[in-house]
Amino acid sequence: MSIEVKNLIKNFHNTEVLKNITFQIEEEEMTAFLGPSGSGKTTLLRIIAGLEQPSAGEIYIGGERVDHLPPQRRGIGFVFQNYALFKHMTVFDNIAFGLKIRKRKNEIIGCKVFELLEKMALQGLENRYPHQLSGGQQQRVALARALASEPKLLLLDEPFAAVDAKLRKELRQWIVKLHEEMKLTSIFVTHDQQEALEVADRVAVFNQGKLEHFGTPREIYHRPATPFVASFVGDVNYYQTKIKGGYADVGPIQIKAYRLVEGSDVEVVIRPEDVRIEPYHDRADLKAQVKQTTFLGDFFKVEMVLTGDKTITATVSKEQGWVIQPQDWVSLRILSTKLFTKERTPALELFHQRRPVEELAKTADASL
Ligand SMILES: Nc1ncnc2c1ncn2[C@@H]1O[C@H](COP(=O)(O)OP(=O)(O)OP(=O)(O)O)[C@@H](O)[C@H]1O
Repeated sequence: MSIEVKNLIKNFHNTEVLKNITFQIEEEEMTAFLGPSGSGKTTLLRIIAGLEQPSAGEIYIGGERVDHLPPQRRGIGFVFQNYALFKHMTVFDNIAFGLKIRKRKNEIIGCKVFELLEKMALQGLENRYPHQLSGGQQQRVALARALASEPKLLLLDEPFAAVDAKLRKELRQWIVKLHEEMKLTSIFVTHDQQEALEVADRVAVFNQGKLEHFGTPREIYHRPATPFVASFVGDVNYYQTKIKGGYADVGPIQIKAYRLVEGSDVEVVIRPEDVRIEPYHDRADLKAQVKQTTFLGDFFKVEMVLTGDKTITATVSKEQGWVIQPQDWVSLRILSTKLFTKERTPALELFHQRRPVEELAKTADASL
């Protein structure tokens, strides 16, 4: 079932916690709501589920307007972060709960519950109580319970928050498998960017109640709509500067900025993996001195100071990282940069929408 949210606003008392949110989720898509604590992810999920009322706006599920419908008439399965299983009920009764309320026949309930127990690898645990299960098993029972009434949509609020890293990975794989097998449309809330990029077809990035970017993991990583998105979904070198002589001026790094107004403010983002470290040579456009290297398992992080005192970080392979030492002088090549500006002139419509422009970094010889 597709989901459409149009111009949605939510106020709590006098605070606007969701600011004019509009997006569309296609059928069978898995979407992550990603953002820092307090950015409005859970509130939006609860509004879609019908557990909270919007202050304004419209919600459509499968093309039908649902914002006036109670939760039980929206065809949604919901899993909360703290499992919320009924403690006094067995696994079987927990999973059967929704079907019993809907007064399904006992043999139909039995078939459905055993089918789900098998799907979730919970066979043989049907007579246990929640306290007799591991965290991962409890979470799978919660999922089975949400899926028992065959929802059109599955909404998951930080479903992996309460389990350790290894189990978290296993549960993620479970959800992806289920999502594909059952042809569900699902949304899950997370503040873990790795999880969002790994699991979701598309990611909605929220910041202070605003939807900053809605796109595929590749889009939000490589073409982030705002500096916030760039820094939330990966590491960045971030500089605030101005346009001088047609270039964004980051000291020795001068980035050709087409069509930007002289003197206007720009934000420059350079990903550490886009900074190439090369052996030092005198005639290099860009030179830096290594301050510190940090071994991070698969790669090294190298912090450097550019001529003129600006700092820059690069990530390099293990092989290269082992030979780079603090105090070494190196040459740098920047493979890609992103510029963001808030300028509002007709010629800058593209930038007015705060879309990034990737331009090759150019180093002006004169500045060295
Ligand atoms: N019932 C409520 N009454 C008043 N304010 C609320 C209520 N629920 C949420 N808020 C506020 O709305 C904002 C968004 O909260 P929300 O829980 O949606 O954020 P979140 O992104 O899900 O955060 P987290 O990752 O910490 O769960 C926060 O400032 C929060 O304090």
